[in-house]
Amino acid sequence: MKTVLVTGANGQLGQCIQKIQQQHKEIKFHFKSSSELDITDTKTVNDYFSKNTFDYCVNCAAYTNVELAESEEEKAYLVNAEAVKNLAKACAENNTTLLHISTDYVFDGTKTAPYVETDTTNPISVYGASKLKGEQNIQEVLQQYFIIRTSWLYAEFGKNFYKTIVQKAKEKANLTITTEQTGTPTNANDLAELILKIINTENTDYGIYHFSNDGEATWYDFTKEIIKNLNLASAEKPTLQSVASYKTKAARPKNSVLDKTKVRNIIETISWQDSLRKLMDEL
Ligand SMILES: NC(=O)C1=CN([C@@H]2O[C@H](COP(=O)(O)OP(=O)(O)OC[C@H]3O[C@@H](n4cnc5c(N)ncnc54)[C@H](OP(=O)(O)O)[C@@H]3O)[C@@H](O)[C@H]2O)C=CC1
Ligand SMILES: Cc1cn([C@H]2C[C@H](O)[C@@H](COP(=O)(O)OP(=O)(O)O[C@H]3O[C@@H](C)C(=O)[C@@H](O)[C@H]3O)O2)c(=O)[nH]c1=O
Repeated sequence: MKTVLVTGANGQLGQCIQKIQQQHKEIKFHFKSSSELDITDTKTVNDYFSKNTFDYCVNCAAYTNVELAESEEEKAYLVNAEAVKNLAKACAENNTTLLHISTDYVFDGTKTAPYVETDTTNPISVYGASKLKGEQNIQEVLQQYFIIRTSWLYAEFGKNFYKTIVQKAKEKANLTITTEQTGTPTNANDLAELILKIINTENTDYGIYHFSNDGEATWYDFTKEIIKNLNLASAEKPTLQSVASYKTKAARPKNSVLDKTKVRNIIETISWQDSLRKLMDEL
């Protein structure tokens, strides 16, 4: 039986992994929320690793508030970079494979084609820079790692763009949504499946992988599709207006579509529209 530690287990992705744990009785999971295991607390992390044996550590813990990170740089780096280094060291010392999640925001968005794993990174936000530093820290201290860069995650859990739009649409709010960025919305439940697949197949092709759903969209396209799937009567529909730019504190890449050629050796990818529909039908 494999033993897997999941940190940040009460976040969006952590809850998606918890949701499918029943289908994986061959795995003994240790789900740890931020209050149960603070990854910035090096001593507690080291003690926890010395008292338990983990084949894998799935790090779902992160500072993910892109806007707030601009004014909380220290906090973002502490969680996304320094704590990740300590976690990677604990993995190295205990022969644990680390599955770490990173982001499309490590790129500057100036490329006009999908980003491949070896493309030059150049983050344009504090969040993106802190996540890149986390990636580099892992690579410095550990060999057995999977860094999965993904984009625009949404699910029924946590706080995300999809849930914000559903809520606002139900309130019949006036929606003003940007067409400035192009990327790929990704169902976090699909990412959870990839993580479990890597563990179950005992994959040892370590390294960086890009994973998202297939296709591309602007946030406006994503919003339109969410509203379409809500099947609201005309009188119940919110007003939706596209804008070239929506004022924010943090800059975001204009293009952050990820190339999935490498990850397709591990799992099939599906279109973002199909995955969105599947989730909305389920709920
Ligand atoms: N959301 C997205 O659109 C995308 C996310 N990613 C990456 O995917 C991963 C998962 O993201 P997602 O699930 O959406 O994020 P969430 O913000 O939903 O979850 C992150 C979790 O980390 C926890 N956490 C924060 N600080 C610590 C800490 N010091 N110790 C332990 N746990 C901590 C949070 O707990 P608490 O709430 O109590 O602080 C929260 O439960 C992250 O690495 C993120 O950078 C990549 C691309 C897109
Ligand atoms: C709420 C809202 C946002 N926007 C814009 C702002 C921004 O440019 C874009 C996305 O908004 P958000 O702030 O919700 O998304 P953001 O926090 O940028 O999402 C990112 O999160 C991190 C964690 C990642 O790693 C990224 O992959 C990505 O998913 O939509 C509108 O145009 N209208 C709106 O009503």
